[in-house]
Amino acid sequence: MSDATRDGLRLEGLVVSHGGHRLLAIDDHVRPGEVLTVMGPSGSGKSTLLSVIVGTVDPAFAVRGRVRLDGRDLTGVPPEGRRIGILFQEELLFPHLSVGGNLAFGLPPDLRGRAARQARIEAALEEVGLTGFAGRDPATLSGGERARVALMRMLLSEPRALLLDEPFSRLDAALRAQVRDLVFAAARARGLPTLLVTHDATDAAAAGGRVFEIGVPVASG
Ligand SMILES: Nc1ncnc2c1ncn2[C@@H]1O[C@H](COP(=O)(O)OP(=O)(O)OP(=O)(O)O)[C@@H](O)[C@H]1O
Repeated sequence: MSDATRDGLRLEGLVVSHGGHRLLAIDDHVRPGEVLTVMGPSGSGKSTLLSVIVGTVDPAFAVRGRVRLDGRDLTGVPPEGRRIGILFQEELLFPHLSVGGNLAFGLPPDLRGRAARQARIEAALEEVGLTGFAGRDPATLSGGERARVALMRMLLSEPRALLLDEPFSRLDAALRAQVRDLVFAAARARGLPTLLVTHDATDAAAAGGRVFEIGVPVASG
């Protein structure tokens, strides 16, 4: 994709309400390669914000405004057509598939040919230091290795934005820093606008970008 089409993620006058109460409001432009950290107390609407962006918000919420990704208005676009990658706290590799099988799941469906698909998988494994792991059973991987496979499976689908929902919180401190650096480096290398939801000040500091604080819910006027 040419740089001209890289505009990043725009949250244009987004207001999310429930039962007449405003849960959150945000107007922001996350630029390609930028990480915006979203923080706020439990129940303030962090996960809801991500679900609005990805298109899975519960219809019980009223949403005003729009989400635009690389210039494209996502209103009415189904989640699978939005080209947004998500990493959750649980990395959820498919247990019945090998590491390579899990990665194959992330490949774009229009990438044809066994050799080309295999090469893409090998390159992904190499990028995160897991060369030779394609045949491994996910159950035999360490937590950090699983996290790296989950990252690459998501990136193989060639998303244009990245949403991180507390993805590091189950890892111990040393591993957490390692996986976190890898995720941010991958996002920056691909020029992906990234939203990081976290409760952790160290994660926010490592992201090194702006922090958006979602406040406590207030009644809408
Ligand atoms: N489907 C739903 N219907 C009604 N209310 C909901 C629904 N989903 C979430 N909520 C409410 O919306 C508010 C925001 O929830 P959300 O999960 O976005 O918060 P959060 O900031 O991600 O919290 P946490 O940090 O605890 O994960 C909460 O009060 C929650 O109870």
